[in-house]
Amino acid sequence: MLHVSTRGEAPALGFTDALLTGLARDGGLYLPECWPTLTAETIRGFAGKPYAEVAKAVLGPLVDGDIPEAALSRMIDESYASFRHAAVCPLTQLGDNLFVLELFHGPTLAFKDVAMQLLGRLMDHVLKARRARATIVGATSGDTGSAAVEAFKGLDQVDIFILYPHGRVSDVQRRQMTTVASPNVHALAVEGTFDDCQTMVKGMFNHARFRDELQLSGVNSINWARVTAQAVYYFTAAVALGAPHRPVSFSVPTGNFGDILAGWVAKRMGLPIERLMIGTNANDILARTLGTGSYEMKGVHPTTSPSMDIQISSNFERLLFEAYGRDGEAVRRLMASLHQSRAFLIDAEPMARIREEFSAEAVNEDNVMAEMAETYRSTGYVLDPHSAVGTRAGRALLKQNPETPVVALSTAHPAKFPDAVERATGVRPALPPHMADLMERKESFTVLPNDQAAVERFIRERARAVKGAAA
Ligand SMILES: Cc1ncc(COP(=O)(O)O)c(C=O)c1O
Ligand SMILES: N[C@@H](CCOP(=O)(O)O)C(=O)O
Repeated sequence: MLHVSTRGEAPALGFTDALLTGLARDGGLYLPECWPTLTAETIRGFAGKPYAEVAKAVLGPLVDGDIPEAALSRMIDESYASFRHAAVCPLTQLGDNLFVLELFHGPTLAFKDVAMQLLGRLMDHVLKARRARATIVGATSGDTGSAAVEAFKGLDQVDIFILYPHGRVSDVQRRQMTTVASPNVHALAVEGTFDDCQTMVKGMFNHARFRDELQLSGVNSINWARVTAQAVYYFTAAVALGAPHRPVSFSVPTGNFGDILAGWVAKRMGLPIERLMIGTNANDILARTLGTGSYEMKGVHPTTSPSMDIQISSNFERLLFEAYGRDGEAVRRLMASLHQSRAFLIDAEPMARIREEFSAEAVNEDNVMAEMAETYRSTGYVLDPHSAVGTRAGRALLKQNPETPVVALSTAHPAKFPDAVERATGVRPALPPHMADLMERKESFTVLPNDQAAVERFIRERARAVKGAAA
């Protein structure tokens, strides 16, 4: 199966080429040219199956033979063997028809591990098969970077450069990126916001000479493979609650729109999802967009859920592409407007299509704190601030329709954000044993200005994958 760019001008690619390419050469994001679907019977058969088996069934049609089945199956098994919970992504009940899907049992305590553990193996496999190297560049507001460093450290075929906003990630998040003593890992503290980091990463992909010379590859959710791996847990959670017989809704703490887009992909593949609730923190651009139809950037507010302190939600472009009937020219027009005037207006029909499937709720800082405190008081359950956005928005969805179960995605372990959690609940969550000495480990990082040329210079000096080098 081929994958097409949301901007309609880049060549269509198979799964493994899209995996290594990351951002399309026209600046767009890849999507499959058509949606493979799973029958109701197949989905029903997921009940009681191990997570890895469901992953194989969901990812098989998306990879579509581009990686041999036996190799894909082995990589999936290895990826989820590293999780600290036998169910990989267990479901917990929090209240009447309100469930929490715990996605933080991987090595770095955030949902990013679910996809990144597999992505690291897929890239290593494909690069070795091609006797190639890659330079991975990624932007992070804290969690993607930690998960990517963990998944790619020590790999011969890749150097990885992670750009994070200096002083705007939690201490635990920063240390997870800066204390990994591996020569192929480079943590870059950029003097700017996450959006600046992400814009710079996209700028590097759009700088053709640099991209080709360094054999750039990406690990953000602009990489289609990342999103596919995240679709799996929507199936396991929904089936545990009675799908496909019974529809389920999901509430997703949202920043870059990758995680919720994975739910929308699961729906395209046949999973009966009633509504997808976009939960935002005070950086409420998506909630405003759902309300007004106008996507308008404002300044970024630092919050207790820093991983969602985002204004440019990259994956929204994939949804726009679909809502505009896969019209690449329309997407190019919207993105040009965003570039020029930091805003675009969505036409009435595509906006109506988006509203048919998505709701949105902005949760301000007071309500994030109240959600953590009330949940702890009434159930003893400790939420991190990102997950609290999800459960709070999920409660709003339940008010509209109490009949349909709502699964709120819990995207990070509370120990990643101990200060905020302690302020809200009085409990200071401890890091799990494998990370107990994290705060004592030696850090190594480089502070760089918010300037693409300076960052490119740094990467060029240190990367080993300069074109022409032996594989
Ligand atoms: C803990 C946590 N929750 C939620 C999000 C938002 O997810 P997404 O960017 O896929 O919308 C992120 C960042 O990706 C995160 O790290
Ligand atoms: N919140 C993210 C931001 C990057 O998102 P991604 O899913 O596109 O990699 C982070 O934690 O880095």
